[in-house]
Amino acid sequence: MAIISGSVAGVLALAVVAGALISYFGRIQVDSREPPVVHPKIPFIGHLIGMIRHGPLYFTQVSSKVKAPIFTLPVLGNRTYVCGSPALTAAIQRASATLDFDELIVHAMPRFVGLSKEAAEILKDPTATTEGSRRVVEMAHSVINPPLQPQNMEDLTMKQLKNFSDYFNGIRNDQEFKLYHMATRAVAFASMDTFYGPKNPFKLNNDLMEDFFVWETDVVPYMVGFFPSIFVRKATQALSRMGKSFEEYINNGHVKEAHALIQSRQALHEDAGISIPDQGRLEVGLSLAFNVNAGITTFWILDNIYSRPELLEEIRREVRENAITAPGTISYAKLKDSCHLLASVYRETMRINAPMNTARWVKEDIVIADTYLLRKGSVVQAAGGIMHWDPELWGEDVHSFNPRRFWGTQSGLKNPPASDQKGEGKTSQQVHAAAFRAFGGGASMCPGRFFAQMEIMSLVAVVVSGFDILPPQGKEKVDWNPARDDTKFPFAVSKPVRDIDVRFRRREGMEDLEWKLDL
Ligand code: HEM
Repeated sequence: MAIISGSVAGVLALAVVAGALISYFGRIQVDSREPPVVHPKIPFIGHLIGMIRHGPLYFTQVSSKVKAPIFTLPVLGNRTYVCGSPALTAAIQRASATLDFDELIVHAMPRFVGLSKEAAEILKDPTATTEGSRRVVEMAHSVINPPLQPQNMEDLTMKQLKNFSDYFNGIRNDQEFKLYHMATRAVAFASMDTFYGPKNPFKLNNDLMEDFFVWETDVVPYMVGFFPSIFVRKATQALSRMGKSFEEYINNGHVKEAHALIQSRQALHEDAGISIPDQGRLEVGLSLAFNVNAGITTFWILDNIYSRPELLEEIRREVRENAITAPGTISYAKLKDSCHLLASVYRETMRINAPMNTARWVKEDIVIADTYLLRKGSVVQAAGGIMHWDPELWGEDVHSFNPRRFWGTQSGLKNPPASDQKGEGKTSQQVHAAAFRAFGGGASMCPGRFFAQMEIMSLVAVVVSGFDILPPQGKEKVDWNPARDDTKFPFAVSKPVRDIDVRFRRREGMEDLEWKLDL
């Protein structure tokens, strides 16, 4: 159930706190042991305006002025702590009993999908703290996480890969697409089928897919909750239509054809006394985890590879020599274990495009790293935008795409080898493991990360192996490399400012090949 990325949860948490503290107009009292305070030029709301105007870049801008590993932003009468240091981030992650993700979710989820007051109370479950029972959000981890572990996800993997294979075998020669639209919809339709079964609401009514992306695009202003039915009307209506369709899906018993994970989750919500309309909205929330980030990442990787013809040739060769086990058959196990360049491109693309902030609720006063006091009732964020783009951590080429930065390493290299070398004999250093934030970290690190890697590497492998990507008819070239949209707080992976018009052509000699993505 808990599917709110840290960036959004962080912004939202501020709005939640604002609701309670809006009447408080004084300057916050800060203890000298708290991280250094950065007072905004406009008291009370200055930082909020900065975040809305500059998106994820705001923390980076403030950080470059403060030059402290963690700092305090007073916002709306409360404080948010922003951490740009991997070592402190690791300390924050270790303190997960006090610096809690679930508490944030309990506050954020009702605004995220527009739950009723009753459902919000059930999620809060005030008796849990006094009687020691487990809250629905905690129990949801036991339902969602185990099937997504690599050793358990064979059935989900096979289903998703079959859906992808069918999709690519169905592409007509010279079919034209908008690449971002294509990648995101291909992942979303496949995922809905894999998790929710053949009678999922999006299959029964294709228009809901566009509703989904309308809501997802405006989910942050929707969550802030300032008259959403007026100011974020389209997203509010789209969410309402999706919630109703999931409600019908549950009422019609289609959940019986869903994956066991969805069935157990529905039983959990039922047992907790959550009404069916609220259950429907909670499923919209979970769909966001399945549907969005893998597609956006696939888009960025294709853009990075196809805009560099030499890299495209290298990756084609790597996949051909290591992962094609029969004509048209690509093995994910082999992609993962033997295609080091593709794996490196995957992580480097996320370093640049997934500057996630992961937020935690401070349940009690706590001192981290024996130095910094964090006060109860605040939010602390590990700022991906600071860490992913910090030259001190990654080296001077931090803002350029280096396909070999993650060659043979999950954490990445400072001063990686130049693009035509494989890294032997270089003086590169390993980057701190906590600096890579795309999937968050610690106890609530994204449980879907193994599934996401499987999806993305397989999708990219079938496209590079099977297709040339050409300009649309009448155009001379493909307009690669759109800028990243840094104006909005992303859910995780940033979007491009524009789509790319392309034409897919089956590669010579492979015109009639049937593709099979395999385990
Ligand atoms: C490129 C793709 C993806 C990215 C970048 C991504 C990123 C994230 C991040 C940053 C978080 C928050 C972690 C934290 O605060 O420490 C998260 C949470 C979550 N993600 Fe993903 N994710 C991706 C794909 C997926 C997929 C495919 C699934 C499911 C199949 C999934 C399921 C979840 C769930 C259930 C949570 C909530 C965890 C909790 O409540 O503790 N994610 N994801």
